[in-house]
Amino acid sequence: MLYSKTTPEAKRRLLRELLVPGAARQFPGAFNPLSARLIEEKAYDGVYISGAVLANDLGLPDIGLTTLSEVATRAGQIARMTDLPAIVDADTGFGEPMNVARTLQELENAGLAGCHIEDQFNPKRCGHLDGKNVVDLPTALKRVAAAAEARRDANFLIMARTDVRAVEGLDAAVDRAKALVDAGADAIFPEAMKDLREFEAVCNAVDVPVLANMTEFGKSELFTRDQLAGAGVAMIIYPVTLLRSAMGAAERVLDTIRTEGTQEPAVESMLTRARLYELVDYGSYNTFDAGVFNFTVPGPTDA
Ligand SMILES: C[C@](O)(C(=O)O)[C@H](CC(=O)O)C(=O)O
Ligand SMILES: [Mg+2]
Repeated sequence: MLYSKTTPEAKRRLLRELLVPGAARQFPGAFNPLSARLIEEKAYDGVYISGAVLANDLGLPDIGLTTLSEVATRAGQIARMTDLPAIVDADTGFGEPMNVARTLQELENAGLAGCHIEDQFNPKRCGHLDGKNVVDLPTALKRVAAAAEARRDANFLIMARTDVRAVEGLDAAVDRAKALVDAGADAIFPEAMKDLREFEAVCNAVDVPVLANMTEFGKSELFTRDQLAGAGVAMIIYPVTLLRSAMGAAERVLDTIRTEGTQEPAVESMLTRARLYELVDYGSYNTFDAGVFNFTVPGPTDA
């Protein structure tokens, strides 16, 4: 009922235990608080909160238009709905190193277990698109060091993302990853790796957990959990998968209503009313007020 009773501190401790090299923990991207519940119910390890999803959800492209307040508020709403640790995409940190420090503290306040900060500059873009720009090494290091310095809970995970692979190649990306760890990064997100060998090279070069981004329609093949575990990856994200799936379903049902004059043929593939109520834990609210849920709901719960 209501929100998770697991404290942010406990979630951060849990995250630290989960992120073992080769464990390949799976973090699907939640597109709203309710989908975080679904992720937890399906026994995933954690929840990812994608910057692309937060921007796209507002009808905006993922080019650094969202603000720290928007991201912290929405990420907080998602994180509080689940006992799982949630990691949020903090893009470039929302400004200069001083702003990155504030970003870190706001995300701690919002109950996140960790975040990643990247080395692109604005206007940034999806890491799997061509034509990216990255900041120089000293600036990238300053961002991470500022975040580490601002942190109040030592278990809040600061992950450094580097977009250098697509700009200067793998060797440069490996060098930058090492330098980011030296500057205080607790984990590395090497963006736009081409193949498993590249993931392996990064995992071998640093002794912190490494993330693999399995985003669809990108530069990386969609590797399986076993393949990524074999390469030494600690954590896998599926950042936009649920949003793409939900919007795909929404588009199809809109077409059905338009062509058939009714949604009837699509009802079979919908989440039933009963299942939806189960997910929002409607029944438990009876412990507060027996008059809240005193009716029966038609339909199977597992459709
Ligand atoms: C991981 C990512 O940063 C995100 O915002 O989810 C994106 C995902 C995407 O656009 O597919 C990325 O830059 O890879
Ligand atoms: Mg992003």
